[in-house]
Amino acid sequence: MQSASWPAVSSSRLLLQALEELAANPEQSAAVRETGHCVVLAGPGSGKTKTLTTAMARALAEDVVEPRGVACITYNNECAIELEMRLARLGMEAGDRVFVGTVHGFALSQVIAPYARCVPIGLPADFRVAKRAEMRASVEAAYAVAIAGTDDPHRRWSFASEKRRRDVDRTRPEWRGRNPELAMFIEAYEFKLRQQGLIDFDDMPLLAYRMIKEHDWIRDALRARFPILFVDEYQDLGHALHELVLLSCFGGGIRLFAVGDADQSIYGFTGANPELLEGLTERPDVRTIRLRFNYRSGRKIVRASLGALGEERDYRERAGAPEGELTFWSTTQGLDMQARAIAETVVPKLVEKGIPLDEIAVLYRAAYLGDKVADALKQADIPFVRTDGNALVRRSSRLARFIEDCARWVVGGWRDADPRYSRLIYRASLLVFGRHATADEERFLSEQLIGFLQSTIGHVDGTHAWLQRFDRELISSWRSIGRNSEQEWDVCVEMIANTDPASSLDMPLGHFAGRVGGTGRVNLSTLHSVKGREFDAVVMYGVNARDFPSERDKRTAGALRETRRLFYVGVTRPRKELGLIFQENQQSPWVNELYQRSKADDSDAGVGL
Ligand SMILES: Nc1ncnc2c1ncn2[C@@H]1O[C@H](COP(=O)(O)OP(=O)(O)OP(=O)(O)O)[C@@H](O)[C@H]1O
Repeated sequence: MQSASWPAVSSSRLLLQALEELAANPEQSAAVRETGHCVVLAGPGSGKTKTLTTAMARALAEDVVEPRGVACITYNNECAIELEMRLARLGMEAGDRVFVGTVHGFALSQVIAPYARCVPIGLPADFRVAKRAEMRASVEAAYAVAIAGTDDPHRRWSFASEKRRRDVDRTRPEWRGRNPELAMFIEAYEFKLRQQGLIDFDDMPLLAYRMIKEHDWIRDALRARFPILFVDEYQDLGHALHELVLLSCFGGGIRLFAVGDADQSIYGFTGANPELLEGLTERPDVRTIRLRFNYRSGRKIVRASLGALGEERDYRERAGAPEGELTFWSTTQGLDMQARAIAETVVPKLVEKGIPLDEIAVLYRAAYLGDKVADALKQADIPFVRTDGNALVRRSSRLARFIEDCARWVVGGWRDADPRYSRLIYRASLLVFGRHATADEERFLSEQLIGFLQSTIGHVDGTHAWLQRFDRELISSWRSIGRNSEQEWDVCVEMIANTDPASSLDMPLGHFAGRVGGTGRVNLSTLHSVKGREFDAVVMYGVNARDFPSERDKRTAGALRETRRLFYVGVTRPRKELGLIFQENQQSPWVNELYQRSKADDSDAGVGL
């Protein structure tokens, strides 16, 4: 839940280049130049994020006069970090004019932290975010007061949480009209938290909403700072963000630029609702632009993806797109054998075709499946990086990614400036001091960092020992001097535990850093975490009938639709090669549909099945 800020500079050369790249596409160009509210709706790979980042750079250069800036909200920290990297490629360097972060980060850092002490919102000046145990205790105490029943308070709280996320505006009749008992439960819970000077995660957008709604001057202050609000992945952002948008943009004069795809809405369990995005397009004051071309995937993959979704859409591959390859792999047994087949056959075949390891992704539904693939790849001595709950490097942690990049520098990056030392020191300063470091502080930090990095060039004792040194020589000092309250220094301790040689988890530093003879590492990711990313080749692991969809998915029509969209998100990630692996004669019915659709107007539909 951090954020980053950039100054005014968007290099005009990079911006011109980006505008030129979009010039052949009239819809993208129109969106980038739009100066009113704009919603871009489009399918996978159609350049929504590219359009959004270019629109941000153009707006900063042409529409927004310094010191004003723009804010960009996206689904989670991982998406925010990806967006920051894309913006950096457009020449947007750090400073105070651009916010990129989650809706929670925006609410906390741009509304609650600066203004909470000026309005009667019930927060003490030194409020903090509740820990899990404090939240659980508050749920139990609130249950005793508000409900005093005999069922499990936490089970009941899951219904209350849903209401809390959905009924954002509590002045509306449905707050008490619909399930009043839950409303009392929620209020009692929040009261318990406030008594201890605490807020929780869901409080953040709710409190920000209330503050903006009740105090016009806060809305004016926000507009003064950020006259334009950009939102990526709108379909997954839920009711709180939607209400904030209605209030600040349509009611408060901030210009909105939102992009999204209802077909890729996969976070219903957190309160997301694709209809909110559709609703925006019906407003007369919003210009809706639909993009039609898929720039990412080969023709065969684009067609197959429509079979995966199970609905027709007016999306096409771009003119001159490569064919793309579709391969079906079946094994005689279940998931373990499928994992071995990936390591022993599928990945080596992709590498034979010239696809580098870091351009291959293996996708699955849950982290325990990632364990199976990870074990099989280890056996085959194929390096990999995970993006799931069991990942060694948490993709949502800036500190974890910084440590990984330091390792990259140490194992060879120092030679070819990949990554550049200036970026590393800049990021270290942000991590330790937040946005404002003195010249002395920067000098001290730089001497410390370069001293450590240089002394570990040529390190041969494995990642575990290197991380221990990192913790001892850098983190322990940063813990004591750090001013950035959002920092999770324990991430390094976690990584040390996750590379414990006693459990055979250690690896050469080059594997950890993704520099193995220039080939990098295979990406292992859950389908949820892969949103927004793309690779040359994607292997969908375990697409068996019992999992796609599972019995649980079949319980409600909504859950079934969402799982199908999840399948679609996976299928739409590859540029050139899509492989699906399943147990013989037990493939998901969606694999059959995908196959049929890909065959519909082509005799050469794919290999196998
Ligand atoms: N006009 C264009 N010309 C060439 N390439 C483009 C163009 N627009 C987008 N691309 C490329 O297409 C790919 C997909 O773009 P992007 O990631 O922005 O799509 P998206 O709509 O956000 O995808 P998704 O919703 O699947 O995450 C990227 O590699 C991007 O550089």
